[in-house]
Amino acid sequence: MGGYILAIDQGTTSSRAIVFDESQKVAGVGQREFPQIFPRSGWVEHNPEDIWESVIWSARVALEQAGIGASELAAIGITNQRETVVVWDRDTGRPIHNAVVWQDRRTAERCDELKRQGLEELFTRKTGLLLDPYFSGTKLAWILDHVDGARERAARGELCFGTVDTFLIWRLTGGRSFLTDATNASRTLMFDIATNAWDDELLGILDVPKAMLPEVRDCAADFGVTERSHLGAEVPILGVAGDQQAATIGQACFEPGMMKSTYGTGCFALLNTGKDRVPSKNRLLTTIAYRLDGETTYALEGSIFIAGAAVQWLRDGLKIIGTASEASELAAKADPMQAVYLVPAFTGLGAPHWDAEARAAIYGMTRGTGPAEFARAALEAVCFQTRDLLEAMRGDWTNGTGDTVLRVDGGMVASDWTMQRLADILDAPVDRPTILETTALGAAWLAGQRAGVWPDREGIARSWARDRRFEPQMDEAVRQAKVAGWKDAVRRTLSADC
Ligand SMILES: Nc1ncnc2c1ncn2[C@@H]1O[C@H](COP(=O)(O)OP(=O)(O)O)[C@@H](O)[C@H]1O
Ligand SMILES: O=P(O)(O)OC[C@H](O)CO
Repeated sequence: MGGYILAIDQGTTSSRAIVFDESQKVAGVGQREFPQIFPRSGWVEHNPEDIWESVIWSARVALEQAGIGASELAAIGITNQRETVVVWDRDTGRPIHNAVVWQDRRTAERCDELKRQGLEELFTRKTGLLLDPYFSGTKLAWILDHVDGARERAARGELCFGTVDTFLIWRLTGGRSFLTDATNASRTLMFDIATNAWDDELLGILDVPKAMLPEVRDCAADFGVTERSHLGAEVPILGVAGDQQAATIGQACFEPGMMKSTYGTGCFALLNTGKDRVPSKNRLLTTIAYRLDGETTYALEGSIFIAGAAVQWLRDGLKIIGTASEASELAAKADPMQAVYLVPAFTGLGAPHWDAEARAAIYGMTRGTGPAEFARAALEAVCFQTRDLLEAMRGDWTNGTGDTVLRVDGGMVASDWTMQRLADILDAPVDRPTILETTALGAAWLAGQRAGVWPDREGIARSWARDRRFEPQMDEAVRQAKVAGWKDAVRRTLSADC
């Protein structure tokens, strides 16, 4: 056994694998995109076999690039797109349906029905979540309702449910481990985050048999050993966390009041609230940040469904840019006198509105509006939405988020223009770290410190380093006018019943 750590980061559009050496430096990277399946409007699926193959391919490439064999790995850490549901046959390991992805809105009606029955308060009190199709519970119920005989088979213990971490652990260990971690469990609508246990009452309402649920462990724990055939050696899996929680760890947000925001396909801001399970008055989520040594640390989370995805829309839908990095060059050329707003509700609006029915809209166009104003509106939308989340967080947690510096990561933060605009719109500094692979780093840290080859919490927090701090520069009157224009645009976009 050597001292390298392999982090598997299974994301919404691609799988990445990163080999870190003992000094926490990146030694090898493998990455592969896989197909997005859109069977109907608002539905999003992945083929679990595509997920699996892209993970194994990426892991092998990362090892090759690092110039090491799997026998030199001390451990593996897994982090993953959260909430996405996979159901498979316990005997054959074959999925019975495509994975239903977190972005999928097919259970909007079911959620409304549960709300009409007055059940939202119960779900929120126990899980910290809301009755929104985003979360796993109603997606799992949908699969059980729509695949022939699934519910009976599940009750007989013949089927397994998992978020993507559980599916990967199961496959990697040849079906010997059926496990998840507390952060992934906390996104399912079936897990009581106070008692840290699957909740029988909620399972009853969703009609989900407990026999199909994995055992829940700490984020740094023994998750089994990989079969030799996959990577060439048996390697222990010692760390697991949902990707946003892993990024919180990778950004070393270990103290209450520390906050990170990740700008990938969507944007997810997490504020560490320590041992306080803070209920939200502003429709944020109360969730598990991490569970280590049996001790749970909580977070408030704001989830925005469209961030970098709006840039992809500029590129693939409107075709006004060739690559994502061109978005900021174009935005910088926009006419400052044109107040054009994009409310990117392509799949509804997430926090703090939670409006599944809202659809995207553009406001303020004139004959002079062109690609540059569209690009600026798409990038600014991410900044305005972050401001909305931070306002909601300040309302919920009064222990002093005011002077917290936001730590940012994810693909979009490569854009200096967007980060400067973010600081301007927030009227607060924004810190970009030197290591942008914070999600993988978080998963690697969980596994590495458990394996005894990486530093402890204080050590990893000390090694967090800033690449650049963006300080607000915008004139106050300009900022106020822009924020007022955004709020008006959102108000006009919300659906009638929201
Ligand atoms: N320079 C850039 N400017 C703006 N957006 C960018 C830039 N580079 C990447 N992106 C956006 O970031 C996203 C990719 O980020 P990533 O963290 O890899 O996402 P995910 O993990 O969700 O797949 C894409 O949506 C892409 O459009
Ligand atoms: O795959 P990402 O990075 O877009 O993250 C997805 C989130 O985990 C969804 O909750």
